[in-house]
Amino acid sequence: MAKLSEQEIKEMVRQLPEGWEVRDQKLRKEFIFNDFKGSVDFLKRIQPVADSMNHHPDVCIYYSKVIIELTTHDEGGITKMDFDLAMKIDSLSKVS
Ligand SMILES: C[C@H](O)[C@H](O)[C@H]1CNC2=NC(N)=NC(=O)C2=N1
Repeated sequence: MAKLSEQEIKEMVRQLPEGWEVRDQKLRKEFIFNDFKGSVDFLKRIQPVADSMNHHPDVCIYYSKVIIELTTHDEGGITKMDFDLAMKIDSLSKVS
């Protein structure tokens, strides 16, 4: 899947839910949960979805904060796959 241009990325970021930004050529969002279990459970919900898409986020967990970064490593930049995964991850953050 081809790398998107800066202009395409700018337009598509506006259509994502609140909180997503582009930093260092990755889509990025911080999610806050109640505690470490909330963070880990979020990651557990992401894993089957990422595997089924064969597209995986870069993830950092800091206790109750999860930083998700999305880029297409094979292409060296952001592709539509990253936007598709961003939408799915965002909806998974809202499951209690
Ligand atoms: C071999 C495997 O299919 C590839 O390395 C996949 C796996 N998951 C991936 N995830 C992401 N985010 N980018 C990739 O380029 C990528 N490539």
